[in-house]
Amino acid sequence: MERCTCSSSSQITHIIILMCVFVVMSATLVHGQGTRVGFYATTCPRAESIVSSTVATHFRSNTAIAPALLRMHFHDCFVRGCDASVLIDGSNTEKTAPPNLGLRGYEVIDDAKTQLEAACPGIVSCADILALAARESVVLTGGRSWLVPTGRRDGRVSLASETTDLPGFRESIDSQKQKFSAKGLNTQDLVVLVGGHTIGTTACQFFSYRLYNFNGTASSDPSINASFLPQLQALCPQNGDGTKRVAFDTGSENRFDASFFANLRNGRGILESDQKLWTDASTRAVVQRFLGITGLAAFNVEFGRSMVKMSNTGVKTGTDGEIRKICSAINS
Ligand code: HEM
Ligand SMILES: [Ca+2]
Ligand SMILES: [Ca+2]
Repeated sequence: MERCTCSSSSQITHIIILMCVFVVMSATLVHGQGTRVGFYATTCPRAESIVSSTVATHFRSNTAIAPALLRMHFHDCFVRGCDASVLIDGSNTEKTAPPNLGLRGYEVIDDAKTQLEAACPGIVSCADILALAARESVVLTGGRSWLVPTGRRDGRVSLASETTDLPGFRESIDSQKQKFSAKGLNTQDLVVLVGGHTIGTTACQFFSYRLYNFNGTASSDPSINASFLPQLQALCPQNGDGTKRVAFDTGSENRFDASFFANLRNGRGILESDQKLWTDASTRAVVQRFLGITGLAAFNVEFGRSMVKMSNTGVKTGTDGEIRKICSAINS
């Protein structure tokens, strides 16, 4: 009798172990990288709400924080994966490289981290704070929410030289596609994610060359709408202040909507790289999906999907990396 109980309980143990292996394996398969929705549900149940409320508080006093945080997460993911490498201070770190000089909002991440360390010390990574803050930025500006898989761990390396993985504002569509495809993102993801420019601003220095003597032509970029050109020239006078900021999505810079794509169709894109999404036939086909009455719903759904893909690039999970104590420095 005793023997019988013993063997059946060991069988049950086997079944339980097999079930656990199955659950872990399928969770890994779903997200490919080992992140999962609700990673902090038992270890730090308030993690997501702490990040949301911190971003919301900062947003109330400065709405520019939303686009800033969305961009920061993108710049993190494209260099060494989403591992918070973009946050590390020091000489020759990513932060010091030209593409990152305009990043803003580090104080919001630090604020969230301080509160998370008080609530659940050593549990929540800076990489996850960035991913959650990016979603909150979209929600606060009127976009649709999505489930963010968490469980990223923080990297210990940050090199300015690696920021060449980021696409530039003069980049051809072929080269933009290549840089996205190197991160596992296809042409549709490219167009959808650049749609993040539906919020936020750019400094004149990144596009005023399109307004005057473009490519030595003594004229402007022919893809700029003729009635829009004088408006842009008034905003960014020749040899004027290159740091002055101009909205990407004219008329809707604070709303996470599909207006950015209509502006591209109308020759009202600000960056050369953005306007090319319309000029090039392969990306124009994707832009067209986000125009018209079904456009906004399609964009909202696809943005969440593509963000989940981007947020999973090169993530460190399990025992890789570390949980930083301070987001701006690796643990000593
Ligand atoms: C080909 C790809 C891309 C290029 C060339 C590009 C380039 C730029 C440039 C030049 C700026 C202005 C920076 C400044 O003035 O300081 C900017 C801002 C911004 N980018 Fe992109 N970007 C790209 C893709 C993306 C993606 C994928 C996202 C997000 C999913 C994104 C989100 C933003 C946001 C929200 C801003 C505004 C930041 C602010 O207002 O503080 N960008 N981008
Ligand atoms: Ca990174
Ligand atoms: Ca907009």
